Amino acid sequence: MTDNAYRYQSGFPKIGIRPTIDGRRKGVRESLEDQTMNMAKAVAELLSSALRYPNGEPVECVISDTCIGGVAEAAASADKFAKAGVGVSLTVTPCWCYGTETMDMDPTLPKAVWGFNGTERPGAVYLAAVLSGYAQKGLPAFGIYGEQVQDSGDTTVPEDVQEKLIGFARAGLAVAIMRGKSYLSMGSVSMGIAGSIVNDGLFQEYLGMRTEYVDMSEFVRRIEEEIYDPAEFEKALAWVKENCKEGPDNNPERLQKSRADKDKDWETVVKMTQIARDLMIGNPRLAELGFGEEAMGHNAIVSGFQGQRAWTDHFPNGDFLETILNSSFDWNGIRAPYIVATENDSLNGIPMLMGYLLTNTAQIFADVRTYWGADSVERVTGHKLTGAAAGGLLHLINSGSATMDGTGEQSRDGKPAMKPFWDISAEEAQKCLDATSWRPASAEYFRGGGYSSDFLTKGGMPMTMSRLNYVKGIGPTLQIAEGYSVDLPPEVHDALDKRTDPTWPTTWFAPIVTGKGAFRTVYDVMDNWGANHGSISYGHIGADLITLASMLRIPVSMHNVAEERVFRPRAWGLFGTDGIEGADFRACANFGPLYK
Ligand SMILES: C[C@H](O)[C@@H](O)[C@@H](O)C(=O)CO
Ligand SMILES: [Mn+2]
Repeated sequence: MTDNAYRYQSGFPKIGIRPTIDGRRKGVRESLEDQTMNMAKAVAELLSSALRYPNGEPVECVISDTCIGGVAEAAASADKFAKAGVGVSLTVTPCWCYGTETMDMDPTLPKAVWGFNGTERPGAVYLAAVLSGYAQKGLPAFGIYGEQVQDSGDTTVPEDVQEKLIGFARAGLAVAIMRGKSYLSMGSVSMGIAGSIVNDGLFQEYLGMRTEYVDMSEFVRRIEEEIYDPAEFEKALAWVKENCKEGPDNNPERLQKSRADKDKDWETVVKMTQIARDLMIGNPRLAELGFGEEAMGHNAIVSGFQGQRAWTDHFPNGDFLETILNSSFDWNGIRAPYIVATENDSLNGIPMLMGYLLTNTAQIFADVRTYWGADSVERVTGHKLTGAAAGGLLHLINSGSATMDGTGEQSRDGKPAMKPFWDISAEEAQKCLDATSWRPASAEYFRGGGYSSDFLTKGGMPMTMSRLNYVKGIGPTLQIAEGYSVDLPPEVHDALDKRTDPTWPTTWFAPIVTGKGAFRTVYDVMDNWGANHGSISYGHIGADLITLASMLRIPVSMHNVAEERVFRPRAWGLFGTDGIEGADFRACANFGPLYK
């Protein structure tokens, strides 16, 4: 079984579509049955063709057996959905229905209602009525209402409605997919980084997830007792020799390891990769080898590896395991990335997971290391920044978890891109590997050695950087910066890169500035960033992150997403409209975490 098939054998949550209808018989209901059910069918078709699960299969929709005209049918639909494994609830209607009698009362299902904008029957009146009911009952729901009036016979889903339906469903599925899974903490707190104090309450109450913890001594046990698939190890090592070229050793000679020790490190880091993956998701091969318990894994959809310093002071660092697992390919071929946070920074692991579930693509983990203003760049290199970089750049760089997909060696329409694994060709995966070299780890930081992935992200990619912070008294807050990766002339990159650790992967990131607040300038973005790390996704996914955060009741403290792209539950508007960020904080505090 491929690891994709194994990983996803328990299946995915479905989208439940609820056609609600005016319950009055002898004329009204009968006249609406077809139109209502057809809306549900059109939405199911739209979502199944637009959205895919992490394994690449189209998203599945379940439609209630009958239109829902009252409470008995609402209950029958809820029953059907529970049995079918529905994780997202979407109500559609062209007409007036009885609000509280037809609504979906499950507090944990993300909800939306599409009220048809027509004139023959009042779909929008129901929409408004039922959304007020949802607010009154503390069940936030998204409202979808087309801008243009449609005729009753019109079975098309207008583009603006499509966009909202897809945006809602995409974020709703992310909520439903992460629910019940684990964050696996491999090790504990890394170098006093607060984000690696893995907070069980945060995962449990906001994400519906479990936290699992294993000591890093488990790696030693599995290496020494050979608790990994030895056949896979041989295959992996041969592939690594072929595809992972070792880069120059940047260490002073006295700290360089011997060739024999370096070769031994390669073996260890490959085993660590197998072990980390097996710890996350299990591996049926281990049961065949007599390790039934280890074969089960921790049901982890995201993990973190402490590494520094307890492990790295003595053993090879986790950079190889993190980069390989975060990439969309390895010795087993092209496959979905696993999500692993460096330094066990779970507060960066969460936005990595969010970005992954919203896009099905790999995520870059990086330190938000240096703000390089145009003046500083010019002073140090003589080069004048222009274009997207004119306002300055953020140097994103960290040993560890940067996915090789972040090289930008995949493409869409001839432009650099990061893609879901099913769209990546063997040639593109190879180009990512070829653009990456593996540098012997900086020995002053990593006494135990290992290899750090070194690459430079291609410029011109739309990217979104995000980060979860945790504030005592409030809880989690999210920050989001959309921008672009930037190409610098090679000698300029070299000069700047050499001032820091040149054995690590670099992404030059130019956030889009708005002239206001935290986005007044690039400097202000850096100055307002909540911690040392960011998670970087391909594409401008800020709006999707905002929608997802609102479903989880995580307020967004800073973002540069245009107002018209922001889509949150209708009730958010009831918390004031002056300063949308303030209303978001009030709404999230009022409704509280999704699973409390
Ligand atoms: C090697 C150093 O300890 C780095 O790992 C450190 O700068 C960080 O990445 C901190 O997040
Ligand atoms: Mn770091």
